[in-house]
Amino acid sequence: MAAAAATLARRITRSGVLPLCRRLPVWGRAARRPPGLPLAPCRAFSNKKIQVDMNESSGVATMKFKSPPVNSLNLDFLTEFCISLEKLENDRACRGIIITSAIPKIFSSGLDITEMCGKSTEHYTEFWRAVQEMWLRLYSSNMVTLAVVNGSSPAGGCLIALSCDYRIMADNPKYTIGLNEAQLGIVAPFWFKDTFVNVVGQRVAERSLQLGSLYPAPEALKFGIVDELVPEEKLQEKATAVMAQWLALPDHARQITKSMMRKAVLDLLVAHREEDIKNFTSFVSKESIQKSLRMYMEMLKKKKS
Ligand SMILES: CCC/C=C/C(=O)SCCNC(=O)CCNC(=O)[C@H](O)C(C)(C)COP(=O)([O-])OP(=O)([O-])OC[C@H]1O[C@@H](n2cnc3c(N)ncnc32)[C@H](O)[C@@H]1OP(=O)([O-])[O-]
Repeated sequence: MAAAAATLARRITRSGVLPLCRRLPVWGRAARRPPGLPLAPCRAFSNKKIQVDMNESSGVATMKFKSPPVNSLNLDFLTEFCISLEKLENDRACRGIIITSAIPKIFSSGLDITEMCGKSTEHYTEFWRAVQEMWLRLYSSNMVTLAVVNGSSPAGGCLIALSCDYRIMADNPKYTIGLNEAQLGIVAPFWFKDTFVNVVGQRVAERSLQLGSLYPAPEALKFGIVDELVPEEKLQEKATAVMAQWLALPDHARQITKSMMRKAVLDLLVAHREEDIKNFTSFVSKESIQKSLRMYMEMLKKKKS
């Protein structure tokens, strides 16, 4: 599976399926199903780590992360995520995606730390390209993207939520969210930072990034990291209502506006993609960083026992 996914990842990134930013201004994407087509209310495609259910009558797909124990973003997961997004983006019936988790109490634990420990430069390069790819696709998606954060969501998990158009979080102070990279002794790359700034503003982003803050749900709401808190059992109902509100607008106006707001940040990564990969690989290969990551993993294991 790992080998197949890695091959797939290489295929995605080298075949140019990804020219997200070039695909961005797909104005005039079909807002409605062409008349006369039969109704096929629900379609599903499921891979190992993500379940996707497409409701054809509403035009909304639900993407559920189901990669135990903690939905960590490893190469296989990132590959599946990109392929699923690509499929939905190309599906003219799909206008919105709800992204959530099937694992209780966890939305996503962020990048899989084992992908960044003790591996080759080639591996780090491939892994980082896949992380970039995920963000480029999600942040520039033409669809309405709604994160339903039904559990903890540190670092890369938080990035997924921040990259959506709207965030609803379960009203449970035990669930935390934030870009906590500094706590691991690593630095959130500029495009994580830019995505964060675009959501919460410079001051909150700077303080939170320097301290590597993970915020319990009520504080996350206070600082604007999420848009609203909802009792866990009401998340689905709320997500449906929010999505309907966003989809009530004509697609093209919303899409152009979204592109206008996000283009500068997206273009910056596209222009500096290879440099960003080099920075990551040389940074993560340093013995001091490897040591920090190993210690952090040990701390996670100790916390358990
Ligand atoms: C430049 C780079 C930018 C980096 C961005 C990032 O995203 S960096 C990422 C920053 N991410 C973080 O800082 C999040 C760190 N994780 C956490 O804080 C908690 O695991 C939790 C709150 C997500 C879940 O708490 P919980 O009590 O429900 O669960 P638990 O704690 O018992 O873990 C269960 C198992 O999963 C394992 N594992 C967990 N996370 C990761 C991971 N990311 N990767 C790999 N493995 C991970 C954990 O070791 C354990 O393994 P074991 O012992 O069974 O072999």
